[in-house]
Amino acid sequence: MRGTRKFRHVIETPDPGKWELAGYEASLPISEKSNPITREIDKADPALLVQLLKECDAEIFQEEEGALINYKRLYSESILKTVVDIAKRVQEIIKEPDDGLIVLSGCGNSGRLAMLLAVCGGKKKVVFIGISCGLSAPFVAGQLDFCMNNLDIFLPVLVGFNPVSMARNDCIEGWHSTFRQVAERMQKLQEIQKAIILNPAVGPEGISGSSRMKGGSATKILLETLFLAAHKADCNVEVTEKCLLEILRTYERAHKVTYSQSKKIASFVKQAATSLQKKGHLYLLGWRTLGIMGIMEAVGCIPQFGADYRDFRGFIAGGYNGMLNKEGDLTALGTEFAISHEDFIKNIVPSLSEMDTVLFIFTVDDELPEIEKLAGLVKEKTSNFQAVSHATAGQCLPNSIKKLFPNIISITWPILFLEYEGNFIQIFQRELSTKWILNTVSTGAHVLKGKIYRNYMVDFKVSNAKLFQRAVSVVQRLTEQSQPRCIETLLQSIYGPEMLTDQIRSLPISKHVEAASVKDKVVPVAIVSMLRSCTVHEAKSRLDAYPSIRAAIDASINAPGRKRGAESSEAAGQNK
Ligand SMILES: C[C@](O)(c1cnc(-c2ccc(S(=O)(=O)c3ccc(N)nc3)s2)c(Cl)c1)C(F)(F)F
Repeated sequence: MRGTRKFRHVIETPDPGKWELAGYEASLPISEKSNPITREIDKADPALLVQLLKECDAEIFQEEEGALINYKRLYSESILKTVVDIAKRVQEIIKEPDDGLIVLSGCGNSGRLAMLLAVCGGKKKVVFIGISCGLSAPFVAGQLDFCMNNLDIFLPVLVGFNPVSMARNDCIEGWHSTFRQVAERMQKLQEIQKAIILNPAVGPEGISGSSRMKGGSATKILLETLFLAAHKADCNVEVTEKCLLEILRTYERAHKVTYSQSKKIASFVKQAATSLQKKGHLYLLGWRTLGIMGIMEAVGCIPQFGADYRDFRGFIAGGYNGMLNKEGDLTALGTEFAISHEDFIKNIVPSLSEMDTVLFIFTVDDELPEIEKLAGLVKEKTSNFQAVSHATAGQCLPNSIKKLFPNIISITWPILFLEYEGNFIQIFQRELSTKWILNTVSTGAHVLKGKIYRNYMVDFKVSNAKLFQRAVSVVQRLTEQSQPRCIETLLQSIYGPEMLTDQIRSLPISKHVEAASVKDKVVPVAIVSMLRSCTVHEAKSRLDAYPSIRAAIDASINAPGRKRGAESSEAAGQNK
């Protein structure tokens, strides 16, 4: 087992992950590595799926391991000191709110989390927190660079989960720096307290590169801890590492409490997978910020699993008013912007069927009569509806609600004796617990649907430069062919072999992304084309002949007579 722990841990995390060994996928940043824990997640049944994702989430809390490469971890002294530094700078802003501002910025899921966490005009002091889990988002690099050119006003803070040495270093089209150069400049400024980098390693994602999972959870844990400590300091309780540890430990406890329900979570995974396999839908009906967690989860499935927005949708009590949306009610922008329970009742319930699954997410303090009424409406249409219910020790869910739901994950939280921040932490624990459950249900459902091969999402939209890099890497990893050959086949898959000219080959990645964004199955087609040494047109037909992407790739990788690795290079000749 692990060395002596500096701090008693609430959960027993497994021995240090293989990913921490120096040679493990050495060329890859932690955020993009393939997690050894989930190497065969595509073969797992629902119960094992939950166990594997639970272990991945537990790595967030794993302590720095002296014996291996010592990546800074959540509980490392240097990380705790950095959080104290940022909290003190945030506290200064809270003390003089007229002169100061705290800005949170991020792309994709990090931006959605920033919105959830946001505290928000001629400000003299701005703490700008740029969130990029992989230290890779050009948008964030540009903003941090701007802050470093205006240090009289800005304190740039970078939050992510790779060491600076693993920050993305490929050129950003039309710009003068790489993300890594921006991060290195921040490192130098950190020495004179003019910038701060907060980047503990949390371990590779359970689905390679899916930073909305562990990256999203770690972002939430770190920033909430930081802001709580800053607010507590504002009540003249100094920010200390001990205070941080008390808060961080409550999140670790949330992991234990949440996954004590693994059996029931597995049955939710199974039910969700059944709906997806039947071309049904998953609907998440939430209250307050748990409703926002549901909407974030549903939206996150679109880029991650190539889901259609109608497959997996979140709805929140009170709609945009319920979430105090600054831009007001966006429903008029289109059906995909309809997020209220009224919209669900009007637009979805009439066509609800046994193929669909509905998941209610609430706390015992929410409007129980509303929940009862909505559950009654759903019950008339489908028996596939479940609930995640949060309560504090001593509270109980009325029997009238209990008997309505065929299955309930009922989570009872211990009372927190942290007088100031107790109420906030209670909400944060329930939100994170709900995120873990929803991440597991959505991921498990898509794994069982055959969207994942090993622990790689293979069938994703190549909608930006990072995903183009990931596409090339996944093709290389699964075909064991050279990078030039994989890029060539990928471009054939994007443009069509007959259309592919040297002029097109020399276009910048942004142009290839533009062409790829409107095409489906670009990556799986390239993989099958190389594995079977056939044209991309034939590859497309082969893919269509299988019930899932995983099945098609499995059959191609294990095709009789297929030469592996270099031997097959001449066979891949037509891929140039
Ligand atoms: C795990 C895997 O090897 C893999 C996944 N993603 C990648 C990458 C995805 C995106 C990139 S990247 O945009 O260049 C990038 C992203 C983040 C970062 N810190 N540095 C580089 S690499 C790689 Cl290199 C390998 C596999 F198998 F999926 F291909």
